[in-house]
Amino acid sequence: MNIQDRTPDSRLAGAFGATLILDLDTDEILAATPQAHALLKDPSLVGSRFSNLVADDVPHMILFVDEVIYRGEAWTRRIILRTRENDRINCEINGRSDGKTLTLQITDLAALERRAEAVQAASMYNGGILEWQRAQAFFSELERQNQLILNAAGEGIYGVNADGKTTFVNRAAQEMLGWTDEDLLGEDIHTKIHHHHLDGEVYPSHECPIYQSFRYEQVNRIEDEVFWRKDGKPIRVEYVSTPIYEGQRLAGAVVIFRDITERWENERKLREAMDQVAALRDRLEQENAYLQEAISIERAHHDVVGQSPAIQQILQRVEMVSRTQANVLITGESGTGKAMVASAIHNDSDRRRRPLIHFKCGSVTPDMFESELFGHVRGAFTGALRDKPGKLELAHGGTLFLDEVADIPLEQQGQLLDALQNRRVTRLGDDRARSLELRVVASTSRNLDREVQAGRMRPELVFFLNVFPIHCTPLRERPDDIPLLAAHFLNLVCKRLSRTPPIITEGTIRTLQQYDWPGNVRELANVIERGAIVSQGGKLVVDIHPDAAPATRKITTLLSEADIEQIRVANTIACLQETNGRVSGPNGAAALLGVKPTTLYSRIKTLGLSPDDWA
Ligand SMILES: Nc1ncnc2c1ncn2[C@@H]1O[C@H](COP(=O)(O)OP(=O)(O)OP(=O)(O)O)[C@@H](O)[C@H]1O
Repeated sequence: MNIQDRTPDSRLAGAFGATLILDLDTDEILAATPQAHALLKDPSLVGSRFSNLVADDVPHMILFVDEVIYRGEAWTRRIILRTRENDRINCEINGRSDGKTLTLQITDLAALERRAEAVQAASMYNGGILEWQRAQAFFSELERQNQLILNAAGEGIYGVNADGKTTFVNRAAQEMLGWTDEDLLGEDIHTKIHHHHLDGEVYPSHECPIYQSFRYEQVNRIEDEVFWRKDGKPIRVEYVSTPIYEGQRLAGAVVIFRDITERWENERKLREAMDQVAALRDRLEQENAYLQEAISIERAHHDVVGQSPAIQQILQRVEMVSRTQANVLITGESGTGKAMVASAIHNDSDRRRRPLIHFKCGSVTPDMFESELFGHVRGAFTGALRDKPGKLELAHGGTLFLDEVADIPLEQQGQLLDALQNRRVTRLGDDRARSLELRVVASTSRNLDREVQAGRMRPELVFFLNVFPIHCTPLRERPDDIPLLAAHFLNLVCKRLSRTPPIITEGTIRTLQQYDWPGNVRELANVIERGAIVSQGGKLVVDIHPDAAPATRKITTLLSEADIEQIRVANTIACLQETNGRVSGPNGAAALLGVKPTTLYSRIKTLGLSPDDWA
């Protein structure tokens, strides 16, 4: 039923909420709004008495009505109404009266409270949204700032998720790599920038430290690797790859890298320069040590002593050849002065300010030969603890004296010739050839033609070396030089021993001249030195046995080279038998023969002798 139908007058027209109009006199409900029906759960309120709706405190109801009549308007919360279903309603009643009727507007306090709660909830909700919006703004600002920071960073920074897919790439990374974020985001970055090592070897992703960062949850710092640019060029990088977590969950890794190509290049140049400095220092040290040794050995024999035509001829030839660049081959028996002639050639040449490197070819075991001659780099073989230049390199700019050149093993003769002809040398274990500029002076006490025929010497090497031959005549063929040489050596030794030189009598000179001198000038020097040490009084006493010397005997039968060689073999064997096979030392065979141990070793080898021969 429509309320308007039952409205007796227009006073309900503006009413809203639960409103009742009562007859003041009869207490009858004249009109009721639908909200009043609903509140009181009674569709037939009109016509009933209002006091029936009052649950308790009717007296207060009467007082309230009186107040309304008196004041025209009043309100109360003390009246509890009752629905038709007997539910109690706490309410606020607002009353107005025109003298005849009473208009009551009833507010359900429980509903009011619910609305208040709803209002509060709504306001809290609205407040929450605002808060959330503020937080969102804050975080997006934070993210924007992070992006700004990431992009402002000088280092390349990128992230990968646990599948190895790129999650972000900062600007520096894009600039260094040439790859844009469009190329990389969501892509497997390893296959784009980290797929190969610099040497071209494939770089499997499972070996990649960045992948290992999130597989094994470890921070990896790599100091030298390459990343590949989009244009296919490598850049050298150092990077740190750090696992990242989302809460407790491993989310991937972030990589911070730096392009070290320029730094690496500078370091490489520095290393190279340092290597060169170290090599030069090595070389200077060695040259210096060598020169010190050479000076102490050779100082006493700086000048060639002798007036014999043989010596004059040697000096002429030295003068002729020294200023040229020609290679020289000096021949002659042991102790005849070959090394001294080599020294004279060098000292007379334009190379005298550079070293004369004396390489005794028979003094090195065959396995060390290459290393001695050509040098080696560290680690070239067991025991090669540091880089070492060979004799060829040391002689660069100077003279290389190959003493007893026929002692060079055949294989190394080829390598040596190769290096000398091409003017380049490569150290053992090295891949860099170094240029050579040197002059070669070689010596031999053997007949090189025979060595070539016997297959022990490469003919090409002999041709290369024998540009200008100089022969040193044995001392027995120039006895005229003996007095001068004897005086020369006596002065030297006495100076060394701080003694007044004893007199050399004519008899002693004759004795010396009658001797054969198989050890040549070296043997003479030794005899004089021994004499100077043992001589008491003012006369030099020499200890040789001219009778036993072949030269003192008149040669009645001419001997062929083969006969002489046979005698030499027999003599060497006899000598070794005498010393029980001992070569070196004061009582060794070399001392007995008046030759250097190295000379005797090489002679034993040349003559093909073995311990069985003197056992
Ligand atoms: N004419 C000379 N004047 C001064 N000293 C000499 C002369 N000849 C040789 N000597 C000296 O004799 C010694 C032996 O000489 P040198 O070492 O040059 O001979 P070598 O022929 O090279 O010997 P080997 O073949 O055994 O090496 C050296 O001390 C050297 O200085």
